[in-house]
Amino acid sequence: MVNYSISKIKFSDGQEIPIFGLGTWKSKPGEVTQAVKDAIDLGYRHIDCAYFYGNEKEVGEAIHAKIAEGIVKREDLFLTSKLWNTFHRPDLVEGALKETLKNLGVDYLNLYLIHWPVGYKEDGELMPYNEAGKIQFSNVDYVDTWKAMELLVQKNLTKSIGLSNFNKRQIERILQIATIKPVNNQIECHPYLNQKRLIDFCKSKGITVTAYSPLGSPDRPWAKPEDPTLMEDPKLKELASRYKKTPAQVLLRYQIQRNLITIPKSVTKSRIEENFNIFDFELTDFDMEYIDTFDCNGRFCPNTFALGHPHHPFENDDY
Ligand SMILES: NC(=O)C1=CN([C@@H]2O[C@H](COP(=O)(O)OP(=O)(O)OC[C@H]3O[C@@H](n4cnc5c(N)ncnc54)[C@H](OP(=O)(O)O)[C@@H]3O)[C@@H](O)[C@H]2O)C=CC1
Ligand SMILES: CC(C)=CCC/C(C)=C/CC/C(C)=C/C=O
Repeated sequence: MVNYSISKIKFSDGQEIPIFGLGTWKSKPGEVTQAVKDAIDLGYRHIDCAYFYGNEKEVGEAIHAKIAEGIVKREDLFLTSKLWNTFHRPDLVEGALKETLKNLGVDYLNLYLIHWPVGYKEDGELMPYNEAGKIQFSNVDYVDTWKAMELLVQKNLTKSIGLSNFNKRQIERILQIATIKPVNNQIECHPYLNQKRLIDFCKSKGITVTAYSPLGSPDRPWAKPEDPTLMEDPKLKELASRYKKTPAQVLLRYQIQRNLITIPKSVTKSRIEENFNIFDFELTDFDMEYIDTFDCNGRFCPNTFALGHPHHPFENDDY
């Protein structure tokens, strides 16, 4: 059996990323410091952050506590963050990253992503609604944002740069102008949205993929009671009981066996441990193919806030 526990995936620029990390979206500032400390104690070395999550300072506190205790060194950790939609204008990009570095209390990131291809009006509000309750868009093209991202690598503020929520056509546009190619595309990915075509495309271009919301994001703010709950899927539960594992563990193992990086979020110590405990079993090829059949275009994070944006990644029939 392949041992994935210490697995890393190599980017096209040579940097390596641990295949498994901790998500931090929706982790409250009052909870995230302990969660990151617990995760580092348990062996996590990759933390997925974003300016938009509003908790980078508290993530940084945990990192510094563990460095001060001698549990890890900065170079043992892989830190990702993301450029929010209101900072796409090229002259705002470096300042946005520096604000993230200040919050995290580090002097470089391992990976900085454009969070979404959609730019929003740069007026200070992260969600700049107008009086009619609609988000105000900016007309910045993400290819211009990318050129500003490249400068961050040259200035050693981040080791690698990449994308998040970009579709095939949008990635192709980036590749046409890139001097530094994106090393990663972070996208929603789980059995209800297995993203096979987009993953195959990214792989063909040497772009690694990170699977976000791998457990189906049950704590997403827009969840409705009638929405399906991935971890409660009867077929998944039956499969998990056969392996004597939990549905969450099967969902995470599924991604690791596809050689995808994955970043489940939890602020609960027992779950942070449970989610990491997936390196002692292997799903058969037959079961991997069975899980593939769950695909139903079931997107939990459609970003309806940005509907109508000319660069919305999910609004046309591209993938
Ligand atoms: N680039 C992007 O646009 C996006 C990136 N992401 C990234 O991906 C990460 C993960 O995705 P996210 O949407 O948060 O959702 P996940 O699919 O990771 O689900 C998180 C939820 O599952 C619960 N949970 C975690 N482990 C278990 C378990 N073993 N058993 C039962 N419940 C469990 C958590 O509860 P609790 O915390 O209470 O334990 C939380 O409610 C984000 O946190 C973020 O870092 C996510 C969305 C968009
Ligand atoms: C409705 C509320 C309370 C928040 C909206 C959050 C939002 C705009 C999410 C969309 C982007 C997203 C899924 C980011 C995760 O990284």
